[in-house]
Amino acid sequence: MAEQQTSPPAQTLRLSLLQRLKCFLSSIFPQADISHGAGHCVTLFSTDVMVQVAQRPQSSPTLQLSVQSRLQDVFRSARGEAERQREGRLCDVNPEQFVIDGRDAQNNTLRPFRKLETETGQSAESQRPIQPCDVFQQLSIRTVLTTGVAGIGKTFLVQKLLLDWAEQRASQDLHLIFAFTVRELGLWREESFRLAELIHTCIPETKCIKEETLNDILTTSQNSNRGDFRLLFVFDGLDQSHFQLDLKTNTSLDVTKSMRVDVLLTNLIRGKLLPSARLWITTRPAAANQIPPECIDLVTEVRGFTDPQKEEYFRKRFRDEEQASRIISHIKISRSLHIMCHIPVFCWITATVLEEVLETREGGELPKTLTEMYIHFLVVQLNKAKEKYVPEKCIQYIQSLAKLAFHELLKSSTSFMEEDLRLSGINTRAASKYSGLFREIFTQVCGQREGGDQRNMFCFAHLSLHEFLAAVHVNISLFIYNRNVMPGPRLKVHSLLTCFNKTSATNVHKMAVNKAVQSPTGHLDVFLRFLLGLSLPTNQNHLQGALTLTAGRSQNNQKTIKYIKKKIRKSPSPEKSINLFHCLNELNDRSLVEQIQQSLRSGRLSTDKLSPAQWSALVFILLSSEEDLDVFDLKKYSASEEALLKLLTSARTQAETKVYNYLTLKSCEALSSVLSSQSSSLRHLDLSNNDLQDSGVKLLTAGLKSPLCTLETLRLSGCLVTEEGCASLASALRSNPSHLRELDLSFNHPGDAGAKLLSAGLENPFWSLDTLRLDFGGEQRLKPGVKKYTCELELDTNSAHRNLELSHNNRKVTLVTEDQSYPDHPDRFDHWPQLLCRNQLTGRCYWEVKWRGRVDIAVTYGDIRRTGNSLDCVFGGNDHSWSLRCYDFDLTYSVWHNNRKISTVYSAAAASSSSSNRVAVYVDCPAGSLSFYSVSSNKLIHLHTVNTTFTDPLYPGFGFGLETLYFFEYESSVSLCRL
Ligand SMILES: Nc1ncnc2c1ncn2[C@@H]1O[C@H](COP(=O)(O)OP(=O)(O)OP(=O)(O)O)[C@@H](O)[C@H]1O
Repeated sequence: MAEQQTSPPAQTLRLSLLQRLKCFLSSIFPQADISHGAGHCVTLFSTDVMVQVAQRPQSSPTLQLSVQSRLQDVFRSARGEAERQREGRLCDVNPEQFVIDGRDAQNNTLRPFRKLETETGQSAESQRPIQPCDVFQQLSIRTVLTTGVAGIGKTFLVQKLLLDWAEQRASQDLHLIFAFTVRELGLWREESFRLAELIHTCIPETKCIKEETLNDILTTSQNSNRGDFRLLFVFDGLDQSHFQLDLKTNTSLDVTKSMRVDVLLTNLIRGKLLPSARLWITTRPAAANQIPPECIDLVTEVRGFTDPQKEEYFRKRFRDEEQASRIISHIKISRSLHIMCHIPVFCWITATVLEEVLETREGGELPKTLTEMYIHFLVVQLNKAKEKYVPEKCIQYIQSLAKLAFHELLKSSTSFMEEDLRLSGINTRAASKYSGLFREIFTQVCGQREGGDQRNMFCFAHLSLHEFLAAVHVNISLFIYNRNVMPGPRLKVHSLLTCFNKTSATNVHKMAVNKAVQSPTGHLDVFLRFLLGLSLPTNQNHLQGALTLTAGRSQNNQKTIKYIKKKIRKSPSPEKSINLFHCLNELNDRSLVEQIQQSLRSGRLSTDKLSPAQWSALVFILLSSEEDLDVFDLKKYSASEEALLKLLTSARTQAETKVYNYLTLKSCEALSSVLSSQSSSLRHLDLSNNDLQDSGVKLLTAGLKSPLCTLETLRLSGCLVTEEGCASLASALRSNPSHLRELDLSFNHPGDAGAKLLSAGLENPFWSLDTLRLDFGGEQRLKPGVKKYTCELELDTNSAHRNLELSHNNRKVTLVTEDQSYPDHPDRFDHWPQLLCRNQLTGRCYWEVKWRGRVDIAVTYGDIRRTGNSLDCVFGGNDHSWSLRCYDFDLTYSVWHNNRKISTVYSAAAASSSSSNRVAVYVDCPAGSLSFYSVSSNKLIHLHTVNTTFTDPLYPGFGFGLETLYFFEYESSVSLCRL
């Protein structure tokens, strides 16, 4: 066990406290040996406290063992040993959580990470994986908030830490851990407790420590800011709290004084009580905002299973290898199912369902969505029960449970008393005969206060089952009994109309959507997803079949979908929008992907403000939707590298993935790990136009050479690749030759040697490579950004209007009043002062010009009309040409095509340097994109991009006669820049 690093005063204080406690302990247990070496005082001290307090008459080693085993029981039972046994401890998969990037999971405000930064001497790395036992290693971290979606494994993680601590595998620097389930605290919500008493009541196994001793420890801890007692309080499932956490109240700071449970909780969170104790709070993301950011030092996120962990889960769950393989391959067939299994509770439900379904039926569609899977789960439980008990009674019980679930959920209550059960028509004694049916769905929690009666509390085996059954109740009431049980707002006169139509499914859905959106804790979010999922006809049929109900009305969800989209547009928070996206997915809405894109692009979901959890939620929805994403164009979703990275790390798609202009080495590393991930189904990757350089390519090739990488197309056009990059690509292909078929290295500088190396691969019968592009290569391609596409323009004197004077070795053209003595030529513009360049543009081209006055900087098809004064001749005046009109008088740039202004940009650059403005043009002919930039201090400022299809060869051109027919700005000029 590690010796603690503390300052000398802290050590002195600790020793004095130790002496005090030793005296105290000696007075109670005179026969116990409590001497120990100062160097290990903390660890020994913690054990001693437990040992000495726990056993009076026995010898030390036996006592120690007995206390440890007692503690182990505590922590095993905390999660419910029954459930563990049922699942088999073996299916536990070692979970991970991630430090997230300092943003409040709910509000996107910055979390105070300063403490962590100063202590480690470096900034807090976002996205860093962290083991539960390492979370509290930083002395300055008091409160950790762990978020994660429903069923992702937060409780499991808490239990893992507790068990590891109890079994002395980890976190031994924590002297005592008090783990509360917020739901169970609800048993005592109306009552007042002393903290020690609450600990004894909720964690009965701690009763081996006398209340006075506990009080002494708590008082010492309260009065010492040094943390000599390392206490950890865990509050698991804050989202299930019924407490009003009024975080502004300032009440008594006497830790031994009796207080209401919510006041205790509030003061612990605020640090008014036990400021040196550590706190670990877990919650679903929507309820994270119950705690103000200043009360939290670190936010972590549980992300669920990785692909190999999903497999590990099923292999551990089914000891029969053949059965496990069969189930895994079934899951892999359905993309959405496979993706959803990153949520452990879904693995659990899926395992239960598939175990049964695959035995009893042949082929057929497997459940894919969340709702489908839960319906199957219910059906499996019901079918099992119907074999043992009276079927009608089983159905009746399920319906009663569903009613109970709904009414309790509305009250935000996830646990209930016997009385609540009775009100829903469940007699616990009679129901106990049906224990087989209830065991998988329902559990009982008991609590007893010293001197009081035992209290029984009930809850569903998992909150998601509670939410599902609540939705089942609304659904049955609506479709079978034609009753709307959703409480609506108080009726106003204008709502009377709605009242007539109260039981329309759309109305019920709208009321549920409103209630869910309004809930500050998001307690109806998952319920809403189930409710909407249940309204699909296939799900309705399935449910009705299971509950042997007569068929209800079938219904069209279009109005509900429209309503949800409206809500998304008005949604106050990303979390709410994300849940509404989930809802659209449950409703199989085809426009889901577009909705997400729109919200991201419109800034309603601001890409730079989304937390990693929100990013993964979005990617999860995108990928698990049944929508086929042929091209997963990351640019459509985000505009920052960080956002991109978050998407990349989640990208698990068969679709072509395009990434433009943003990749850095960090992203290459992430991408490389995606390529070599076991489950990566990425087949086509387009990284063109990213300045990867050889170093980036090398990072990528680490993934490419992995035998797990099955990439078929890799586009690295214009990525600054030289011979060195080619060599590492060739070496990766030698290691993994059988997948990549197309490699695009155009616009790079492979040199002869690089080209030779890769071309040899084309001939190699063991390589699958059949297309290799090395065209447009050369040393000039090693310039960063678009400058690598620089082309030398040459003005075409034959096309120049007679009022255009060419100078500076034909690199400058100026509009002059005197006619120039140019010979007649059919290519010459005879009315408009314009001219073309000789260069026919191919591939990607870039140039820069300086201009002054009033000019058109254009590209045009070569067949633009040269004679007459019609718009057919004017750059931007027809559908053959596109023009950036620049005018330094009113400081604007505007883009014209087909005589329409398609964009206007006011340019500060134009304002600042009227004598020499600089503009850049970039054309990617095959991709159909034309971009204009203004250039200031060598930086490109994007003005506008046209996306189109170029049907004919393009030529650059310049013009000097703009909108007004008879007004020319003489002395306007354009000069070609040398780059
Ligand atoms: N690491 C794991 N290994 C095996 N099973 C797991 C693991 N994590 C979670 N599970 C399974 O998933 C179920 C749900 O996990 P848990 O209760 O921890 O989720 P949660 O995040 O606390 O959910 P909620 O927010 O809904 O309370 C567990 O009952 C267990 O069956």
